[in-house]
Order: sequence, then C-alpha cells, then structure tokens
Amino acid sequence: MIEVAHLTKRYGAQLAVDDVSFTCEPGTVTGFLGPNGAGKSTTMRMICGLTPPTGGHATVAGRPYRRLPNPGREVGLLLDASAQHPGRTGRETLALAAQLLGVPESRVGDLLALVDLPASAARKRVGAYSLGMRQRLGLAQALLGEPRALILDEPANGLDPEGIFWMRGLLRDFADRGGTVLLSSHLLREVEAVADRLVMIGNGRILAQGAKDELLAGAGTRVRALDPGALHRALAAAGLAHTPAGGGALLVDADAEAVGRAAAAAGLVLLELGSRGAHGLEEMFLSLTTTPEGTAR
Ligand SMILES: Nc1ncnc2c1ncn2[C@@H]1O[C@H](COP(=O)(O)OP(=O)(O)OP(=O)(O)O)[C@@H](O)[C@H]1O
Repeated sequence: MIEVAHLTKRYGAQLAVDDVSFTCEPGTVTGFLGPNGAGKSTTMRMICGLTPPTGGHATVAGRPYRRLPNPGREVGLLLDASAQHPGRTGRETLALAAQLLGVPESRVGDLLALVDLPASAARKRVGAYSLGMRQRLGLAQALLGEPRALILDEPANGLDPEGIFWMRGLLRDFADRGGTVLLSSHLLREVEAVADRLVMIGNGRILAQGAKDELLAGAGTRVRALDPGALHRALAAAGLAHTPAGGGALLVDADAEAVGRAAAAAGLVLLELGSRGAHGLEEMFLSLTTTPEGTAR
C-alpha cells in the first residue's frame, strides 16, 4: 500500500507539486500520467524520501520510506535507469545490491533470467548498455528484494514494443499476486493496457483520478444515426449535451445506454453507437493538460 497525502513541493516561486493525494492498493497497478514537467518524478522522489516535501507526507507499507528498516525488501524502486554505475557489469550491479539487501546471491541469476538479460549481456559493463537494457537491469534490481510494492518512473522509456509488452505482463503478474505497483508515463496508451487505476497530473495538480474503467466510461459516447437532425433533436429532448464529432457523428456527454435509450425513444435507426473509450480519455487528458495556446502546461 502506498499512501500520498497532500504532497506539495515548491522550488522558489514554482509549485512543482501542488497538494497531491492518492492511494495505491495491493493487487493493483496505478498509472501515474502527466506530460513532461507535470510533477510525476518529483512526487515519486518525495514518496521515496529522496526529495523533502514542502508539505504533506507519504507512506509505503504504513511508514515513511526513510523509516522502513530495509526499504528494498518492502518497495522496489526504478527512478532513473541511467543512474546505474557505468563501470560495473550487470551481474556485479545485482550482486552488490543483493549483498546490501541481505538476499542470497543465487537470486541474481534468477532475476537476470526473469528480465531476459542473457549471460553475455550480464558480463558487459553497464556503460555499454542500451537504455532498454538498463531498464531491464533496473527492474531486476527493483525486484531483487522480493518487495510487495514497486515504484517505477517511466520504465517503458527505451524499451521496444516487444519489451513494453513483456514489462506489462510482468507488472500485471506482480499485481495479480497481491503486489502494489505505481507506474509513471507521459503516454496514456503505454499504461492504459496494464493499469487498474489512473492518476492524471498536470502542472503539479491532480486533474483526474479513479478506476480506469470508470474514467473510460466517463469519456463520452460516439453516435451516428441515419437521420442526423433527428438524432440531434432526440438528444436535446433527453437533455444530453453533445458536439459534432466529424463524419456525421456526435460525441455525447453520457454513457452508451443513455444515448441508445434516447435514440430508441425517438424511433431512430443508429449506424454507430459506442464508448469513446481510450480515444476519448486521451482527448480528455490532452484537453486537461493543454493550455488554450496549445502548449502542454
Ligand atoms: N531540483 C529541482 N529544482 C528546480 N526545479 C525542479 C527541480 N526538480 C524538478 N523541478 C521542476 O519541477 C517541475 C516538475 O518536474 P518533474 O521532473 O517532477 O516532472 P515530470 O512529470 O516527472 O516530467 P518528465 O516526464 O519530463 O520527467 C518541472 O517544472 C521541473 O522543472
């Protein structure tokens, strides 16, 4: 369990993180989404005690990170894959981490296999690794202490599509076995496939949060009828707000059932009816994180 309560970080005049609160439950993957500079990394660094908050607090497994007796056994961190020592090999990196955590060195081989780093790669110095290989090594290090929670900052950066698919499976499996995952990204599509909950942040503030399915359902419905004028009148009569969505379709601020019922009451033939789903959520995310001038906040 990760609990974040009113976390705030001020750098001079800038509020990098502004009163951010959310909870990550065991058995779930929480996607922490926001554009560049939104405050994701700063929030994660505050959770892990690396950046002191200006206000608020955070706990992992019921305690502030710095008060956990052996933090790596409670929560695995991957905050910056490029921060690994370039002069050590992958195997040495994990062996050293195993010693620090007090876990048997035999786990190193298991973890290398789990993250698909072959023996030839494990013998190379980290300085020669691609970003994707560093992410895999970072994930292995995060998992080494058999933690019950994972905090991962943009772990998909540098992974190829197959690597992203692989990582999703690994995180899903971790959560399905009761683990807690907090995973940041600036791309909705990247986390949408694996997250149970979404926390959207922009300009340091929480813009929206909740169960992914509820957020997707709340993203509106796309509908198209044989008689577009009659559909417009039927929706207006039912009090359902709507806007043109191109191709003769309308985007309605209601779920598909409410739209279908309004159309049926007017005896209309529908050619298209469906939730806007991820597409709608992406539009909502972009509109929430974009200023009227069109630049991300
Ligand atoms: N040490 C620091 N000193 C001053 N400003 C900082 C510092 N760290 C972060 N910031 C500022 O705080 C804001 C939030 O940055 P943060 O790195 O948390 O965003 P982010 O959502 O993780 O973005 P990205 O996806 O680009 O990493 C940015 O405007 C950044 O410039």
